[in-house]
Amino acid sequence: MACRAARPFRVLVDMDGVLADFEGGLLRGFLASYPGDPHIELTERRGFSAREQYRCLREDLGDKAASVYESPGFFLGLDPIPAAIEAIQEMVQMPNTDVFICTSPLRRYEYCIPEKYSWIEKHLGPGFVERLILTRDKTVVSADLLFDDKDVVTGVEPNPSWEHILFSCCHNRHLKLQTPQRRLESWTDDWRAILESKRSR
Ligand SMILES: Nc1ccn([C@H]2C[C@H](O)[C@@H](COP(=O)(O)O)O2)c(=O)n1
Ligand SMILES: [Mg+2]
Repeated sequence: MACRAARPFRVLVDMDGVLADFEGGLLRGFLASYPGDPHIELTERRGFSAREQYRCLREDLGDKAASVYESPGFFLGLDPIPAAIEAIQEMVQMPNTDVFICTSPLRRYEYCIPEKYSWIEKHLGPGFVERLILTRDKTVVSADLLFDDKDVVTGVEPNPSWEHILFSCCHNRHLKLQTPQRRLESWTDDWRAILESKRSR
């Protein structure tokens, strides 16, 4: 019987909150569009859904927050998360390592989807566009690691193949992780050690 060669180590990197500063862009856009309304400072953000937290602050603010990130130009205009571009450019050069950007589009995808492609081309170059996976369910994508700022990543697959590394973001910083879950504080934190520890398991 023929042996199957081991596939390269595979890493999924989320986009919003991990490569692109969704939360910073939302606050900036909200302040510009609704200057007279109350807003949520990044230090006060709790929970993945900004829309929900704004809605709890005042009923009409949830839709106002959503109107910011559903607007044309929002996703393309997001700043890169500090050191993210350098980290993923280095990761993709690592031997025996396949890197993909795995991101969930908004349900209102009209601007979000093309702008995610354009953002990658703008910040990482046209070759990186080949690495983009758009899915509302990351559990069905097979990989060894997933770097993602969402505290709980669920979907139809109850046992995803990847280990979820929680990437720190304003909305999840206060969360205490259950062992053995791991966290990456930032792209200046030791992401290489996480890859190597997983690779050698
Ligand atoms: N704090 C956040 C971050 C992202 N979203 C939205 C925007 C994107 O369409 C989608 C991205 O999800 P991800 O792939 O980063 O899990 O979710 C949000 O509503 N609140
Ligand atoms: Mg995210």
